[in-house]
Formats: sequence, C-alpha cells, structure tokens
Amino acid sequence: MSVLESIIEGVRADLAKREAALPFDVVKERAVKATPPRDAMAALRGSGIGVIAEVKRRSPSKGDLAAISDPAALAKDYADAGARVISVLTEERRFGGSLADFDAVRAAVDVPLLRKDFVVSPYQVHEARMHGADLVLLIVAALEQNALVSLLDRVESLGMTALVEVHTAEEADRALEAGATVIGINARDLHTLEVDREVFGRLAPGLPFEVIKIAESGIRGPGDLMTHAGAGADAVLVGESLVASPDPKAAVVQLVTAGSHPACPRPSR
Ligand SMILES: O=P(O)(O)OC[C@@H](O)[C@@H](O)c1c[nH]c2ccccc12
Repeated sequence: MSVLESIIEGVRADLAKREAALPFDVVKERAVKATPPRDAMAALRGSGIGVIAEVKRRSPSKGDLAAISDPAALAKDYADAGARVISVLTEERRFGGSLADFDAVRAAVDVPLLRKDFVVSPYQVHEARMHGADLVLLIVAALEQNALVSLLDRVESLGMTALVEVHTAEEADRALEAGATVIGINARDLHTLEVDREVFGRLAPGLPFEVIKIAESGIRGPGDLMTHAGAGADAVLVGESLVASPDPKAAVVQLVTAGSHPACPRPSR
C-alpha cells in the first residue's frame, strides 16, 4: 500500500465516525446556513505572486514540525503579514490537524480559507462549507476521474473554489478534463513523499494561461518563490518553512515582499 492509500484508509475510517455522529442531511442544512463563501479567485488573482500560508502541525515525511499552541494566533499573523489565503490541515492521523483547528482559524481571520484534507466523499465537501471553508483541496491522485468530476462540481455548486492538485502531466490532463480552474502542482509525490522542486517548472508551462497555477510544497523562502514565479506561478503554498520558522509572520512578509517586487516575474494573465 502506498502512503497515499494508507492515509486515505484512515481518512475513511474517521469519516465513517463523523457520519454516524452527524447525518449528511444535517451537514447539508448547516452548510447552507453558513456565512457565504468568500471570493477565493479574486484573492488569488491579486497583483504579484500570492502567498497561501498553511497551518500544519505534522507531516508523514518529517513528523512533528511545530507545536502550534494557538492556531488562531498563527493564522492572524499570516493574514496580517499579507497571506492571500490560509490553508488549514484537517487530517488528524498523519498531519495532526482537525476541524477544531479550522474553526479556530475561521473565527480569527477574514481571508479565504482552504480546507486541506484528503477529500473522497461529498460529505466532506458540505462539511467544509459548514465550517466556513472557501476552498477545498481535491487531490487527483486520490480520486477516480468520475469522483473528481462530481466532487469538483459539488465544490463549485456550493460557491466554493476547488484547488485541484496534481503531480504529473497525466494528472494535469485529468484536472483540465474535469474542468479545474485552479491547479496546484505539488512538488511532493504522495506515493513516495519525495520532493522534486522542478515539477512545477516542467508542468506549469503546459497549462492554459487562464488557469490559476499554484506551486505547492518544499518552498524554503523568497528564492524558491522567484523560481516558481519565473515558471508562471500565480501563488505559492507554503507550510513547513513557515511553521518551523522562529518568526512565521516575518517569514510570510518576506515571501509577500518578494512576490510583489518589481523584479519578480508576474503571472501572465
Ligand atoms: O510544508 P510544505 O512543504 O511547505 O508543503 C505545504 C503543502 O504543499 C503540503 O502540506 C501539501 C500539499 N499537498 C498536500 C496534500 C495533503 C496534505 C498536505 C499537502
């Protein structure tokens, strides 16, 4: 079993417990009553390279990254530093995240929030909306094509934005075929957990110019942001290097400053 498959097995088991505790119909009703989704596309299209900052406690590849005692305070620092979107891991077993973290962040900031999890069921999409999510991650490698298409439609039908994640050219084709308008290119292979920082530069130029392109994982600082910008990134998604920094707020400021510097390549749209 690959790492991805074993993560999904755990996600399905946890999901079954939540479904037993709170029926889908109730989740759907509450999702409709939640604060309407914020415009994530507009946030991502802002001038310069956007920074998506992630609240991430742990990872399967590195173990504990940071003891985040106050996720709301961290998120507030991110937002104050100019992060356009904040990503919150809600997967519990491998990433130490939770919907409680998501709720704490939601209550603290007004920027669009991404629910970062292994979404395999419509339940999780409505659940994300119920908790005030504006974007939902859909990982192509985790989904059959028809599931990808129907989950993408569902995310959009609830007024949210789907961030469709790919790692190979074949997955990028599947994302486009499914109608993705925001594509994240993950440098990390979720089957092996290996990081290849060149994947973005290989795949992004092959995507249509109107697709919003996000470089994900392994971004150490402004240098990596500039490299991805040169290959056509609209935004970068950064976790570890921020949470592990002695000063996460300053680390975001550095990225935002680099991404809005006149010397930084601009998104071509
Ligand atoms: O911590 P990093 O290397 O900066 O990476 C952040 C983000 O890209 C990573 O957390 C991630 C990308 N895709 C995922 C899918 C599931 C869980 C986590 C992820």
